[in-house]
Amino acid sequence: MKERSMDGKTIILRVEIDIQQAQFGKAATAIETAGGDIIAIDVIHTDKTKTIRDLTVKMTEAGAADRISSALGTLPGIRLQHISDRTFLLHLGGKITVQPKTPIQNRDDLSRVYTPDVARVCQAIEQDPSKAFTLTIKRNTVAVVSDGSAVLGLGNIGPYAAMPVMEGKAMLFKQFADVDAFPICLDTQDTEQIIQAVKQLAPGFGGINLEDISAPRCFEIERRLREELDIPVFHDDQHGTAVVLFAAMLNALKLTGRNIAGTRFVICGIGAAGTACTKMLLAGGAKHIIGVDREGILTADRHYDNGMWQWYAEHTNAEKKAGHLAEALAGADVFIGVSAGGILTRAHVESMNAEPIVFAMANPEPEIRPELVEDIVAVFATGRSDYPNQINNVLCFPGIFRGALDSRATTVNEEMKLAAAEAIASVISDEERSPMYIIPSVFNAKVVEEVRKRVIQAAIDSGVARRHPRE
Ligand SMILES: NC(=O)C1=CN([C@@H]2O[C@H](COP(=O)(O)OP(=O)(O)OC[C@H]3O[C@@H](n4cnc5c(N)ncnc54)[C@H](O)[C@@H]3O)[C@@H](O)[C@H]2O)C=CC1
Ligand SMILES: CC(=O)C(=O)O
Ligand SMILES: [Mg+2]
Repeated sequence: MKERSMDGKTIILRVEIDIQQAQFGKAATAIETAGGDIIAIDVIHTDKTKTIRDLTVKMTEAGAADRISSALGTLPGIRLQHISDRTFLLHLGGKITVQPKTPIQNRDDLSRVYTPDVARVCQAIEQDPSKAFTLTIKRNTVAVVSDGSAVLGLGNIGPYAAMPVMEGKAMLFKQFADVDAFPICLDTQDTEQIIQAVKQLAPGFGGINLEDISAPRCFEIERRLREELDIPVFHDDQHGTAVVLFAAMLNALKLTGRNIAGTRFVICGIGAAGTACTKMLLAGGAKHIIGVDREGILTADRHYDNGMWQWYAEHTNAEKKAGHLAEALAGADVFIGVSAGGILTRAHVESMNAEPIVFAMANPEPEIRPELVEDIVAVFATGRSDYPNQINNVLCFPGIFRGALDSRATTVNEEMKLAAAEAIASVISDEERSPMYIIPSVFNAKVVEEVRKRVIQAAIDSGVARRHPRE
């Protein structure tokens, strides 16, 4: 755990040096020999006997944090008080806060924001509940709801451990789209209890982002909430992923001169993300899709207890291919991985058609590392930020919710998802498109604005908008 959180990152060492016994240079040499690069020094305290400094150290080699710690421990007069990972420091006390829009400076302000004057506003909403959108935070709020059952690639780590991801997501909502999102981690993994909890907290929210809830429960939870609530309910691991995948795929297909109907797709990992990616490709015109999970290729020749797999088998693999990943991939054009790290080999990719497209999207470890096949693939994408072509749902959810909130949409429908995918793909011009650039950066400001605009138009055209924003 320590290794995973610290290697290749920056740490801060608080070092106490006894002035009579040791010099700072000794500590610096020990750190550098152990694989650390000192990039900043802050003096925290100094007196006649000792000095305390914070050293910001970039680790240049795997395992450096442990080696630095042991090396400093052997130096007389030098004491390592503590070692902090900058990522952990950033999480101290959580990552978000709630702030009032106006200060309360006197009794008059107090009586307006709270009792007695607030009562008139309450009564106005009581008479016309739609006023909740204009007179409360509802117009701009999204609940990011998880039960901690399928967090990133970490699995079922529970609601407390899921909080940092949901807080991070709330930050992204705010920074990229000025949406006020709240992390809500529920201490239950019971489908019905989750549905009831989300329904009960919905009055304060304009939208619900379900996150990291494992399949197949996520399908039922989302279906029921979509039916029973009049605000958008969007399971981001399904639809956000599918939208961004589809955007990247549009550009990859253009680059390799393929049309979607004639392209042979293999999707590995038929869970939340894999199912939604498949549905989006089918809606976009794909005709040849084969799904593979742990038990092999999904085929209509078999019966599955998992209802979603049964649906999947009946709507894909028209040729009824059987076998495992190797059989599915022979003669395929595209591999899409939303399964687990390291399961794809170079031999698999060699068995695909010429100019294969490989999207290895499992987090944090992709199905195959790009360096193993970069000489034989036409286009490669992962879910990681340290390689080109990062397919991550952050390209979708801020803009799609911004558009849904601004148009006060009752739902996010297929038309809005397709509009979002086309918007993301369109940010890359014909001249810019290349194997290293099929999907824009999350920091490209055009993404949210373009997605918002097209999503609003799609909401209006498909009749789910309750408001037509002016601009
Ligand atoms: N890059 C991105 O934007 C996103 C990436 N992901 C990643 O995709 C992966 C799946 O996420 P979810 O669909 O939410 O999880 P999930 O748990 O709903 O589905 C994963 C599926 O993969 C299957 N699987 C696992 N190991 C396999 C193997 N060796 N061979 C074949 N199938 C295998 C599982 O049986 C399961 O059906 C995770 O690593 C997640 O981090 C998920 C959402 C977005
Ligand atoms: C990116 C994301 O939502 C996931 O890996 O679960
Ligand atoms: Mg997720």
